[in-house]
Amino acid sequence: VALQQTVFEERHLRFISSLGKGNFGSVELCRYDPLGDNTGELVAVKKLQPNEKSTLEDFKKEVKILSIFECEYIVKYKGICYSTGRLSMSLVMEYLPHGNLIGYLNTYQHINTRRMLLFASQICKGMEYLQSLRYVHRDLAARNILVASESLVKIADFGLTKVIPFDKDYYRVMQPGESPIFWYAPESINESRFSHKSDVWSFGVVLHELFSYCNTNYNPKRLCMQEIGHNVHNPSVSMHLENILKSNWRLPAPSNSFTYPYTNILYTYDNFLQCWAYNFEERPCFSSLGKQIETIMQEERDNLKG
Ligand SMILES: C[C@H](Nc1nc(-c2c[nH]c3ncc(Cl)cc23)ncc1F)C(=O)NCC(F)(F)F
Repeated sequence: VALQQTVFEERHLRFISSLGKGNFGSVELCRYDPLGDNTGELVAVKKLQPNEKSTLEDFKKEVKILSIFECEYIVKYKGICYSTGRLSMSLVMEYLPHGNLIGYLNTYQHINTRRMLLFASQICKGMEYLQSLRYVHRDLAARNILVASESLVKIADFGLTKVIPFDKDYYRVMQPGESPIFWYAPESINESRFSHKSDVWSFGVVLHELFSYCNTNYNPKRLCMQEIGHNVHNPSVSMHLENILKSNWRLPAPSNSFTYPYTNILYTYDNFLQCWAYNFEERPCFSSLGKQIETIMQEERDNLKG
């Protein structure tokens, strides 16, 4: 399908700074300034770095996926930029000045449970939207959540996103690259099997990051490695991780989390735990998770008034 592509001319894209490295490339802050008077808009430009893992074909798929999404909880696609000469292209997206959730929560440590629950419900709604189009994100993590404002977050980085075939309810990848296994469900670690239910597991890990203020001392990788023992080295880390998950170890309840007088954090911790059922069939779906979060939010509001 020939999508209506908004094309940005490379000569008007002014580099300002590098924002970070993603799955398939780096993202830069640029100003698209065709008038040349600095009145142009700021945009985030994802440049493909073709290497053995990421190809132009994969990048074109990422562009196509993002270009069809229309959801307030997903980072907005703006268009593409063909680089003259080099056989490459860039993906132009809206620029969110507050950055990703990790940076935001490390800066504003005072955000209360109500706001965390609001962010959680927005990520959940974004994932419900993704699921309605049969896409699995495969890299849901706080580092891939952008903060649009103090009351709006958006899902980003669709470099690993796949569409579930019509005749199955999962996607199996062949070459698991350097995968974020500490956010992976057991069946993803074991059989490279990805589904909406494996995204639900990762959502549980995002809840844990959120309620831990993305504190690097309590990040999923560090907590898992503590449990596994630091003296273990690749590639058996995934084997050890699979073993502790099978013996029912899970990320511990966020200890330093802000225990708001009304919301018992452990109560929301139960939400995390449901997402981490070993058997993917026992995990809740995003729509029921969304309803549970809304219920806790409503109780918050009632309690606050009470
Ligand atoms: C590789 C890029 N890394 C980073 N991006 C930004 C960023 C700020 N503001 C932004 N506005 C639009 C976009 Cl697409 C990114 C940023 N900040 C820190 C980063 F390390 C990225 O895409 N990360 C995934 C996600 F977008 F979810 F954070």
